[in-house]
Amino acid sequence: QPPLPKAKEFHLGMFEIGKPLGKGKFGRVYLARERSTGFVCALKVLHKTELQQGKVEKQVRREIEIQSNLAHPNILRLYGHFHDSKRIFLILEFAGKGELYKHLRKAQKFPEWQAAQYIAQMASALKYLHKKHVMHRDIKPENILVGLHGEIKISDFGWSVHAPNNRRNTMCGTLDYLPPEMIKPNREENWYSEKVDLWSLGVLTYEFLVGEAPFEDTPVMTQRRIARGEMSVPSFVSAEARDLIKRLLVLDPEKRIPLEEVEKHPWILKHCVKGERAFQRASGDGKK
Ligand SMILES: Cc1cc(Cn2cc(-c3c(Cl)cnc4nc(-c5cn(C)nc5C)[nH]c34)cn2)no1
Repeated sequence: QPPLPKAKEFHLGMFEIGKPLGKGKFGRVYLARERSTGFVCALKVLHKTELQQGKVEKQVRREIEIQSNLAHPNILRLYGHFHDSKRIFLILEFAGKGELYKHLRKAQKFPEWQAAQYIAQMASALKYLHKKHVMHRDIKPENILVGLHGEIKISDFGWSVHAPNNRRNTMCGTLDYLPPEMIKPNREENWYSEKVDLWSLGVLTYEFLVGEAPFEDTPVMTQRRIARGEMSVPSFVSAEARDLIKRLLVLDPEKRIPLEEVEKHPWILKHCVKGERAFQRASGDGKK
């Protein structure tokens, strides 16, 4: 893959547009190739009128501002952006294996070694984000893509903000991943911090292993179960995985296991081997 030209100004004529890759609420994503270098990317096309009607221009500006300044193997790159009279174009990294949630639905649930590798990659990406005082706030399978080598890439920074933050944006979409402090902010400290992503990481771990979210129910019941931390882990989930889920899904944000501890958790270490010898041992175990 050659590098994208360091153009000051990008424009549509620089790209050959390929097949549609997907569509979101405010636009579509196409496979694209930059003509002079052959650089392959994903071009997200957003329509200005729809953004105005949806009152999400600020979110898109924030998505561009935040994601442009991130460079991590498990975070989808935003290489640049440009606009014409009607549309805004985001030049995004192309994730060769598409949307993680489609893989999850097809597999129903992931084997523990696969889930553990994904959660280790998520912890590494979130550690990088939190060091920059950015919280994603919308971690869920729908916002994760899979690269050519099976590595995951957090995408869609439309809901990310700089921490701490007490803005009460109207949330849309699933409640399943929201932490208690965003459901029912405590009057005194109605601030929430990047620890909201730790809760969502717990929900994601559960959903990878079980195939459904831990608090999935009717909207009213989901909110009540989240606020009380009411959930049970099925017996087929290993004791180590259950331990990590329980240490992330803690009502008090301050008491959630920090990302450094997640990376050293027995369940993660058991499945995420490092180093050549360990790699041979792992591949010798017939793992894909
Ligand atoms: C608007 C809008 C749509 C979406 C959801 N979405 C993301 C993509 C996408 C991106 Cl941003 C980057 N790389 C991708 N690679 C694929 C893909 C690869 N294969 C083999 N199959 C697919 C599909 N999709 C990518 C597409 N839609 N967010 O905002």
